[in-house]
Amino acid sequence: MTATKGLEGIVATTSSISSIVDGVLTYRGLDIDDLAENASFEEVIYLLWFGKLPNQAELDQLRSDLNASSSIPDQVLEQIKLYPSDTNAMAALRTAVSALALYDKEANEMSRESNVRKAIKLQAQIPTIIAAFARIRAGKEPLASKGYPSLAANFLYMLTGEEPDETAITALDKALVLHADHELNASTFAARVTVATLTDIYSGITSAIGTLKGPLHGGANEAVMAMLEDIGEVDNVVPYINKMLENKEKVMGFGHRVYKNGDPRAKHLQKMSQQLTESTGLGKWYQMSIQIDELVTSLKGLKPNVDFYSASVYTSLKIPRDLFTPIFAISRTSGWTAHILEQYDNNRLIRPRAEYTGPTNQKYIPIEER
Ligand SMILES: CC(=O)SCCNC(=O)CCNC(=O)[C@H](O)C(C)(C)COP(=O)(O)OP(=O)(O)OC[C@H]1O[C@@H](n2cnc3c(N)ncnc32)[C@H](O)[C@@H]1OP(=O)(O)O
Ligand SMILES: O=C([O-])CC(=O)C(=O)O
Repeated sequence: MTATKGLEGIVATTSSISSIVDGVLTYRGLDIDDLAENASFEEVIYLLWFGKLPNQAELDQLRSDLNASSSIPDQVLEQIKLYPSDTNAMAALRTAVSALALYDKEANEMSRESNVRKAIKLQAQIPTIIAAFARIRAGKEPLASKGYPSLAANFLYMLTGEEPDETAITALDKALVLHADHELNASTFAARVTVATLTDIYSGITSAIGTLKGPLHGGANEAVMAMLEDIGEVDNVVPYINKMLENKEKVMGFGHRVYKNGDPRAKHLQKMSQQLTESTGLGKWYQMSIQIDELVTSLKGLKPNVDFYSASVYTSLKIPRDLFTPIFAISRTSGWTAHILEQYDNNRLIRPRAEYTGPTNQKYIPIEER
């Protein structure tokens, strides 16, 4: 038995949800470029869950179901009020999502219909939790959804209390489309491993959120913005990045386990970053990002991933830095739940082996002789 570090190149399941072949990402066979230009996030949710694009009636029904499911139990809201004021936003989300299960009478029911209902609830409630957490820690009252047709619009309203403008809604919606699913990434794998024991969907999503939080995965978008803020000015980019590379530090938002010639989503986020930063007077972040991109690509041959330009996109939308990864979670919930449903449909316990590298032939030594 020989282990492959990080399971690189190991095919661990079959799946008909998304695929990455020769650098092309598709959801259910539709190219991400096509979806980014044309689809709403709700159409993508439907596509991931049910395997086809919705017709108008199906889309309207999903939008209405999401709106009807967006409120969270009072008990969960009260718990969020008790979180320490410096709670990490992903830790808050992980905890609140776990708590949702306590107040859902069908949390442990395993029929497909019940799991689809819970997928809708989770997709609708996660934005509400994030917005409520952000408002509560700022000393403001949490807000209920306004019932806009778009989840992006409802989230922006619940976060700010203001009617969101079309540019912000369109940008967030596209970011949600781009982040929705990505084959067997770490958090999706964690979700599948969890539910393959036939535990409940809330446990699967709680595992996934805890996994997305790390800086090598979803947490990288916040780390990118922290780096841009630390660099501060365009003139500081070259010495700062050179020093990082000399010190063998990882430049956040670059590199990918699967894409070696570039992430197909990055160009969409780059374009959005250019437009949004310019129109909001934050062009500096884009100019710095472009320089970092050119430098890291030329010096290391590493290309930006989905997290790199999303940092300046969310900053232009006036979203606080520590909500970037929770927003990624809003989007990836659609993929996680699709994978969980697929896992339940064709389940087998996921239990690989480990190559043992520890000592052998040891004998027990009584404690007084150690
Ligand atoms: C949504 C997402 O999860 S996308 C990924 C988000 N994460 C990041 O942006 C964090 C920065 N990137 C990374 O840490 C990595 O590229 C990962 C985690 C994405 C992929 O990791 P792996 O496939 O395991 O690649 P690994 O870390 O082994 O890197 C291979 C080589 O490239 C280097 N490398 C990879 N990424 C970077 C980076 N961002 N900056 C500098 N060097 C890097 C590694 O140091 C390593 O060099 P070595 O062979 O000299 O030791
Ligand atoms: O696929 C991965 O390894 C990381 C990920 O989630 C993504 O790129 O969206």
